[in-house]
Amino acid sequence: MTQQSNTDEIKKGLAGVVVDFTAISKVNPDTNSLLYHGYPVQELAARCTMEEVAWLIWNGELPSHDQLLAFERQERAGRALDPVVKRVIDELPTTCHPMDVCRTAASVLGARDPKAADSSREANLAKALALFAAMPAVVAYDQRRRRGEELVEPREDLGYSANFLWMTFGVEAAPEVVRAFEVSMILYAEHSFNASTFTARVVTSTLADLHSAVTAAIGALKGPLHGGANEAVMETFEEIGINPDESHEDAKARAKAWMDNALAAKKKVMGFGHRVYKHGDSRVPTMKAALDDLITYYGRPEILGLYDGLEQSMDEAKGIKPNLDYPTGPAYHLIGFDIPTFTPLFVASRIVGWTAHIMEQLENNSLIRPLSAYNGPDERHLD
Ligand SMILES: CC(=O)SCCNC(=O)CCNC(=O)[C@H](O)C(C)(C)COP(=O)(O)OP(=O)(O)OC[C@H]1O[C@@H](n2cnc3c(N)ncnc32)[C@H](O)[C@@H]1OP(=O)(O)O
Ligand SMILES: O=C([O-])CC(=O)C(=O)O
Repeated sequence: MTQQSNTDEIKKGLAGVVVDFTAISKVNPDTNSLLYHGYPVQELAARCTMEEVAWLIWNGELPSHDQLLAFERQERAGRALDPVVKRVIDELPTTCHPMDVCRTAASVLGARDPKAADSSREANLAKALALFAAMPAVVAYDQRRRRGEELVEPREDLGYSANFLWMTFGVEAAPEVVRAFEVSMILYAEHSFNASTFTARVVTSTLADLHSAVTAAIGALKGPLHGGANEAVMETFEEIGINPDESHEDAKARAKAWMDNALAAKKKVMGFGHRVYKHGDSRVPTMKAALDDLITYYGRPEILGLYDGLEQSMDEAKGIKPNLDYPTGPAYHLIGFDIPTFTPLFVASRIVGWTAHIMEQLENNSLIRPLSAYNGPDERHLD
């Protein structure tokens, strides 16, 4: 075996490597902040709708009143489940993961889009908006069919988040629930060069089309080290055991004992840690406040007990803080989503960030093609 290259040059996982500029978001682990085009995400989550934030991420500025109205009209007109996508979903086994359904739906939508191969900014913006409008129906219908329920048609009188919940559950959600869900959508929308966004940029750098890049990004988001962690968090809560009659303190004590055992067994506990933030994820306090509101609304203090117990034990033992997937897991559970639907919810939101990065990559493209250090056999020949 040879080690021909200077292995000091290898940056495993590209950790610490700055790959390119982006004007879309700034993740600053030192100040524990996240800005979308300069605006702190906490302010956006408190004061804006998901539609306004999507517009901001794509266009670099918040929309004017008229721009927002026109955008909302377009988004509302694109919400119905495409009949071909529905037929394809109906053919998929319910044993497949809902992320497989999202990935397939994005691919089918690309194959059916007459402008799929047009990579002008104008066409890509239209495709981004169409995907953003279409994905909630895919996610909602997939959860419903798995429960043996019929498709619920979208409502044009509801905002993005309220309609998403309407299509999933077939009832109008309370304003408290809509708001907490909307906060999660805003926080998930964009996060610089994370693994799935980078995947989308790599695919785009070959000049492949937007739907190919989004389909690949969905694949990257599925893994439990990235988006799949929000499902794993709730699986942990279920493994510990959820008992709605339990007190906060009892649930917390059981969660602490579980975490101590898990760490003693050197387990990696999903929902904790981050490649960039080492002192806590900038989005967690905002999402934790939304989770607190849901806990109050549903009267479920034991969920907070489990949350606090795991967080406290992890902090005491290793000083590792929760990431955004930690509070979203129990929040989505309380709202009524099935665990395998959690990462598809992340997809529905992150489509905004992925497509913004696809357009930015194309504005100043260079094929992404790093080098590798060869450590296979020396040159040899057939006898
Ligand atoms: C929205 C998002 O995608 S946020 C990320 C969601 N992913 C998760 O929650 C998965 C769980 N977390 C992890 O696997 C990691 O923290 C990652 C992959 C997110 C970041 O990892 P990296 O920056 O590569 O750090 P790495 O995995 O090398 O961990 C550094 C140390 O902290 C430990 N550590 C990190 N995260 C965790 C965790 N969740 N549980 C237990 N230990 C952990 C590692 O075991 C390692 O310890 P060691 O130095 O004694 O070996
Ligand atoms: O930035 C990352 O590596 C992962 C993350 O938090 C995200 O994509 O939201």
